[in-house]
Amino acid sequence: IDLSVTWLGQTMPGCLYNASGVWCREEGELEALHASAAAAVITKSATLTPRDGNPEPRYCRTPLGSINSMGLPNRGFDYYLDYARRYRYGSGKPLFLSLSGLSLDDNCAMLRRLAEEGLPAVPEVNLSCPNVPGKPQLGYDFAATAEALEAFDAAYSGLYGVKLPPYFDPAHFAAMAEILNRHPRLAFVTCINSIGNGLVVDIDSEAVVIKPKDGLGGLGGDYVLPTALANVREFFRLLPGKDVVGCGGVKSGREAFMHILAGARAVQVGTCLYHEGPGAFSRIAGELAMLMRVKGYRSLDAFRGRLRTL
Ligand SMILES: CC(C)(C)CCc1c(C(=O)O)[nH]c(=O)[nH]c1=O
Repeated sequence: IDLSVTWLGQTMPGCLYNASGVWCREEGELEALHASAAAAVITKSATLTPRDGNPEPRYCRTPLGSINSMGLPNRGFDYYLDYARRYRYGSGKPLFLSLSGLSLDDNCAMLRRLAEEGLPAVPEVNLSCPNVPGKPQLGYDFAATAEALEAFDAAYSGLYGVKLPPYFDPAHFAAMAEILNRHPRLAFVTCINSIGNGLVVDIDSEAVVIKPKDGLGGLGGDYVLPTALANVREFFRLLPGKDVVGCGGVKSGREAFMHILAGARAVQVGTCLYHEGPGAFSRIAGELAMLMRVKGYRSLDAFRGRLRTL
């Protein structure tokens, strides 16, 4: 059974890696991912300067997944750039740098700095990054997204990707695809980021479960799987020549199989990794391989994007 994935001009040994934000803020965490069965590594979204993030509790596990309002706690761009200088690219496991600048200028400054280094690390720009206060997140502001991508192309001459928030309306899928398809070096989109601004209530305490934003936070886990699969399948159809990375609700070989069937080139794991740790990758890969064996598929190419309609 071959779980390898060839994309971005390289072949990685498997199809699973971490979702940005989970088990990837500190170098020790990144090294643990690299040493695990994860087929790639992506860093916590970086801002230009380090951030402590929001007051705790800012993450909460629930029976169906997770809610978080971390507030971009990260060691700052220079820390992850330094890690990227020392990273063992020869392992065949790509390194992705997630960027989430607090302004378009910050995102472009980080992209320019990365371009100057000429490292194999690939940027994934987080379009859930904050926009002008009072306006929706960048990924929900189509004009701002169009402007940002033009600026990214000017700041960075290599291949890059974007992390997309979930969309819920065909007109939004179409509007985003029209913008994204203008950018040939935009090689991949990662669908999806957490479903924004959910609210989890604890009926014993009669309170919310996280402190920031009066309890509002991004949802992950089982809550988001159908939305994640829809975004993967729609963008797989709408973005010819680009790759879609699936993210959302993956906790076993079954959901990984669903994402690839929907069109995912590779699959990220977030909430499940947060709780299980990097051992999740070998478990999920084994389950996916077993599923493929039972179904008679010898590689991911044999079923990627072959989700049947009725
Ligand atoms: C939500 C932002 C803080 C603007 C970006 C960072 C981020 C966070 C976070 O750091 O709170 N959590 C997520 O689930 N997704 C994200 O993209």
